[in-house]
Order: sequence, then C-alpha cells, then structure tokens
Amino acid sequence: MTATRKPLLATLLGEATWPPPVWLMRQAGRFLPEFRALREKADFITRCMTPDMAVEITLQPIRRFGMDGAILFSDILILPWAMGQSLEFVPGRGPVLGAVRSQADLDRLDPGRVAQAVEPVMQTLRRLRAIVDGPEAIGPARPGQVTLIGFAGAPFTVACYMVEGHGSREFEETRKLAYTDPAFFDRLIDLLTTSTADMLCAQIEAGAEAVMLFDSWSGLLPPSQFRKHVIEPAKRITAIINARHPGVPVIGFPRLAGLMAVEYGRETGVNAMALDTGADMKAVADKVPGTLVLQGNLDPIRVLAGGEGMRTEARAIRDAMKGRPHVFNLGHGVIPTTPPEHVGDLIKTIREV
Ligand SMILES: Cc1c2[nH]c(c1CCC(=O)O)Cc1[nH]c(c(CCC(=O)O)c1C)Cc1[nH]c(c(CCC(=O)O)c1C)Cc1[nH]c(c(C)c1CCC(=O)O)C2
Repeated sequence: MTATRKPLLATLLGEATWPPPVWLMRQAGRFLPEFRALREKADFITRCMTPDMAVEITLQPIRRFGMDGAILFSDILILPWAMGQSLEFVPGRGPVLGAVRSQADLDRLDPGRVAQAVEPVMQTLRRLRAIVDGPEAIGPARPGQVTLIGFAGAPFTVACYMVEGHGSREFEETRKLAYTDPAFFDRLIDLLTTSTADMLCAQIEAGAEAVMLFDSWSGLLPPSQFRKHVIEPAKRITAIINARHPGVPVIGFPRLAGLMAVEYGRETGVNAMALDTGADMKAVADKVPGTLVLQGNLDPIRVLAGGEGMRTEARAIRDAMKGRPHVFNLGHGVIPTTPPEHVGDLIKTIREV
C-alpha cells in the first residue's frame, strides 16, 4: 500500500506529474478581500507573529481556490527583525529598517535571539501542518493534498533591505558597500547564510514540507558577485538543509538572473528552481539537468488582464513543460489589484487536462 503522495511534494522530489501542481507567489495577500479585512485589524508584523491570524491568512487562498501548496504567511524581513534590526511596514511605502552599514551596526544585532523571536512562526507552521494533514478538506482542496511551504529571503536580497534600509530599484548603497567594504559585506552575507539555514531548518522541524529561498534582487549583480553572494550562499544553505533534513526539497528563486540562472540551477544543489517572467522555461530546461524541477513562470500581469489571453499563455507554459517535473506558478507575485476570479480561472485552466 502506498499512500497517495501530495502532488506538489512529489513533483518537488522529481516526479513529472500531469497536470502540474500549481500555487502562486503572494497568493496570501492583498488581492483577496478577506485578507484586506484582516489587514484593518493589525499591523503587518503583528499579523505575522499572531498564529491565529497567520494560519488564517495562509489558508485563505486554499479555501477559495484549492492550490496544491500553502505558503506560510510571514516575510523575508522577519529574520533581520528577529535579530534586533528595527523594522516597520509603512503603508504606501513598504518596509523601513534602521540601516546596517558598519561592523558596529552589525554588532548590535544578535542572531542568538532569532529562535525565540520567531517561535510564533513555528507555532503557525505546527498548526498549519496539522490542518493540511488533517481529515477536513480545505475548500476545494482534497484532504491530504496540500503541501506546506516554508521560506526565507536569500542572503543577498535580505542584505539589500538591511543595508539600504528600504526598498529600492537599484539598491546602490548595498552594491556599493559590497565593493568599498568587502570584508564587512562578506561578514553580513556569512551571518545571513548560517542564520537563514538555521531558520529554514527550524521551519522544517515545525512542519514545513518544502522550503523556498527568495533571491528577488540577485539579478542586480554582475557574474563574479553573483557567484559569491548568490550561488555560494544558496549552495551552503542547501547543503546544511540536506544534511540535517535529507529528503526535504529546496526551491531557489534567483530572480532576474538571466543566463546566470542556468549556473545557479546547475551548481547550488537546489531541488527546484523558480524562474521569473522573463525566462524562456523551455530554453532553461534544455540547459539544466533533467532532475532539476522548474517552477514558474506566467507573467503576473497576464493574470491581472485575465481572459482568453491568460488561458492560452498558461496552457502554453504548462504544455511546454509536459514530461518533466514542473510546478506551475507565476514569474513573480500576484499583483494586488488582480481580480480573484482571474486566479480561480487560472487554477481551473491548469487542471483542465
Ligand atoms: C522582497 C520580498 C519581501 N517579502 C518577500 C519578498 C520576496 C518575494 C518578492 O520579491 O516579492 C516574500 C514574501 N512576503 C510575503 C510572503 C507571504 C506568502 C505569500 O507569498 O503569499 C512572502 C513569501 C507577505 C507580504 N509581505 C508584504 C505584504 C504586504 C503588506 C501588507 O499587507 O500591508 C505581504 C502580504 C510586505 C513587503 N515585504 C517585502 C516588501 C518589499 C514589502 C512591501 C511591498 C508590498 O507590500 O508588496 C519584502
């Protein structure tokens, strides 16, 4: 007797399932009216740190659409916050942090306090795992079908926000500092590499069945810096996870990396690589090992636009990946103004085979 495996987990472990499993980056978010309703009640960090709320927000999209994956509701900036960096999410502006630009700034942070600070997140995961593996169906998702995904920001992307102190298109201060004070920048990346690996392992111990490493700004780096600050840390984090939790898949997302994504996919040891909107999935598939699972990569604006154009493009991506392990997703997060019906239509389209 073999238990029916969860489609997303099976795919992340290398099985070519058909139709492909589907979930969407930022599926738990502002495009859902039920998310916006909870948003009135508490600020963002409180929502992340209150298990009742985080569990609810994680499950909202599953109840409506029955995606194959439930991604933990949290944020990549919870790690620096847990180390003691000041963090505020300012409506209309995004995250604002007390910039860390010197060794003295770094010395004020304490990785030793992370485990305790993120304990509510671990409680959220324990509760979510009990729910996804419980006897009750979650909306249209069948019982036992949903895979629980944990995540963290990759060291370079988290360093971008830590050093810059806010979002940016170019992160000039961060990239300049990597050149003017490489010793400091290397220590920051090193600290983030070990603490990110620890946090992802803790998420797995709390119930995450797969983990994703978001490197949203990796594409800003030239190849030599990309190898040093993107590929090397991802390789170390994956090796630590593999050693402590063999068999738990790691998804890497080197966003905007262009051709360097191929090197990332070949060298980091990740089980799966998420591709951004600009990548030609088929062309990448031809250049990486057939065992590397690919995830992606419909343009989020296609989902905003909806209609036959969205369905045609979604089918084209799905069908081009047939026969190889593929997780259907977007090339970046769901746009907050996306009509929820478009998301429902997309999930139905992927599964219509
Ligand atoms: C760079 C980055 C961040 N956070 C994240 C990334 C990497 C992915 C990407 O490139 O989008 C990752 C993230 N952020 C959030 C999740 C939760 C799970 C999910 O994907 O649904 C995940 C996986 C919730 C969130 N994180 C944030 C929100 C919106 C805050 C709110 O509701 O007030 C959500 C739902 C806030 C956030 N968090 C961050 C920014 C820049 C912002 C402000 C901009 C924005 O609002 O989108 C940092």
